[in-house]
Amino acid sequence: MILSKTRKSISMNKPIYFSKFLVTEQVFYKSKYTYALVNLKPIVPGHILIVPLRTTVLTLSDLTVPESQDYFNTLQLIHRFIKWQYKADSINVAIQDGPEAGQSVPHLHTHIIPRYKINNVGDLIYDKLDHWDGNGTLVDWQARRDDYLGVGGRQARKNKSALATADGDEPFQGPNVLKPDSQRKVRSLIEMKKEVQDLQSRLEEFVASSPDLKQWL
Ligand SMILES: Nc1ncnc2c1ncn2[C@@H]1O[C@H](COP(=O)(O)OP(=O)(O)OP(=O)(O)OC[C@H]2O[C@@H](n3cnc4c(N)ncnc43)[C@H](O)[C@@H]2O)[C@@H](O)[C@H]1O
Ligand SMILES: [Mn+2]
Repeated sequence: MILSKTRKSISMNKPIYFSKFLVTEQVFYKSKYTYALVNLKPIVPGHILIVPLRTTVLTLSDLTVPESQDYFNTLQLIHRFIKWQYKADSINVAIQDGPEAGQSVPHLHTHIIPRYKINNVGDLIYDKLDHWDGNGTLVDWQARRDDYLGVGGRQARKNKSALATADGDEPFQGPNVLKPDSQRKVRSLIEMKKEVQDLQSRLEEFVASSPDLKQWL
């Protein structure tokens, strides 16, 4: 059991905090300086957080060099894992670093949010990116981007969201449609502990399935 030391270390060691919140039972992976946390109010299933164990790390630049390396190694492992586990087409990797950047919890954390071809709705922060003219290099990248922009980009998707059924079209439905804050529900500890157990066993399988992942442990 490659990760069994992780499982033991989470339960046996000292309590884990996310700022002032005691979250030990919501942690599904822990490395030397970092942990992965299931979200209290996920935007979509698989929305998790990568957090440094040291609660005095408010912002990215507070990490020491060893902490930064461990933080990014964990990000590399869990980003791959969540994409595999939730069969995501893309992943938002987001740090809201500082109150003016939208950070509401004063403890560094990186959001990992699974994204799918159909759920580009309601992500207000992506208006700007719609006009990004990056010269995608991946073979299917441009096709997917054209597809995304084809129906009028994010704005049109927003109109077609489950919230506002613009021009009578069938709105996007399903668990993977990004919800606005008003529709995000705070989950119970029982729900989150179940997700932790599921993710821990699946992460074990994932790491066992691809030897090259061990470099991020
Ligand atoms: N005790 C606890 N245990 C576990 N999780 C806890 C927790 N207390 C708070 N959180 C969790 O901590 C995060 C704080 O994020 P934050 O400090 O960056 O500030 P928030 O505004 O709360 O973050 P979110 O609204 O979750 O935004 C996350 C990312 O998704 C983006 N986003 C938000 N709503 C979106 C939407 N409808 N569409 C697309 N993107 C969206 C945001 O721009 C950002 O990049 C939240 O996700 C909260 O649920
Ligand atoms: Mn928010």
